[in-house]
Amino acid sequence: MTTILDKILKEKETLINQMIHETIPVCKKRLKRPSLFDRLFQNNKLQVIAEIKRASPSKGLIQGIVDPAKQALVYQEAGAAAISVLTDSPFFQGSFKDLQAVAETVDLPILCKDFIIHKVQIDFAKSAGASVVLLIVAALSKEKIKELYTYAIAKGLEVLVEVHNIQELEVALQLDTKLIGVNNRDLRTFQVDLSHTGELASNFPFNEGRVLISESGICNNVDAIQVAKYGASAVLVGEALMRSDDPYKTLRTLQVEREVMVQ
Ligand SMILES: O=C(O)c1ccccc1NCC(=O)[C@H](O)[C@H](O)COP(=O)(O)O
Repeated sequence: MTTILDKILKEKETLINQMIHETIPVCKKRLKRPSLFDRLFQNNKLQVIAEIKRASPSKGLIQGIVDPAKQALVYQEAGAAAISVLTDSPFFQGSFKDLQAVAETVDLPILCKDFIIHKVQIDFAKSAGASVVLLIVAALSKEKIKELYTYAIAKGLEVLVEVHNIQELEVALQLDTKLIGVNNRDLRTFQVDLSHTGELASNFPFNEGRVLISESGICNNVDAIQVAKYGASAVLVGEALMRSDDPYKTLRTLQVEREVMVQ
């Protein structure tokens, strides 16, 4: 069965061939952004990585007319730990222009949320102003993830490694990455189940100085409390913030107390 991830990755290969010949976007605001890991590690409040998400394969159009820079400023004022910007265009209607606009406006760590399979995407992310890139275990061979991880770190970026099951967690743990994201969304069925975070948290080496980020399907304070109890340091939230009439207030309700796990 062809999954949405297969479709996205196939499309990426075509796009990468175009990117190699494109002018690279350059963020005009050059600053040393704070480390995302430092913002999350041993924090006794659940942190929020707030996402700019215009559309998605599972939900279609979410917020077509958003001004990414303005939205990011609201997130920053509400105390977001970082901003995530979807840069995939065919499936999420995002772009590196969105990332650049956000990077030129806020001082927070910025995550380039994309399906990275080639070094050129890391070059684009860094140049447009990202300080963190995402690598998805399900999208990459073990050799490729190691190669891209090493490349991103050498460029001074932090890397968030995304997993969905125990096997993928084992692959992530073989890298010395300090940021591991558990995606609660099954990319084959689009089913969201927060208990994925719980399951992987019970196999997570909290004593190794790594942090667990719960991604997708976090809608409200009740969800935030649930994943904080599992040991998540942060949540990555897109749709709930993009659909909210008051993203400042919605974000604040997610910053719940958490018990610091042995880290
Ligand atoms: O959101 C989707 O439909 C989706 C489908 C296929 C691959 C990735 C997808 N989402 C990317 C993300 O990881 C989310 O944007 C992010 O975790 C925030 O999720 P949410 O809060 O549920 O919008």
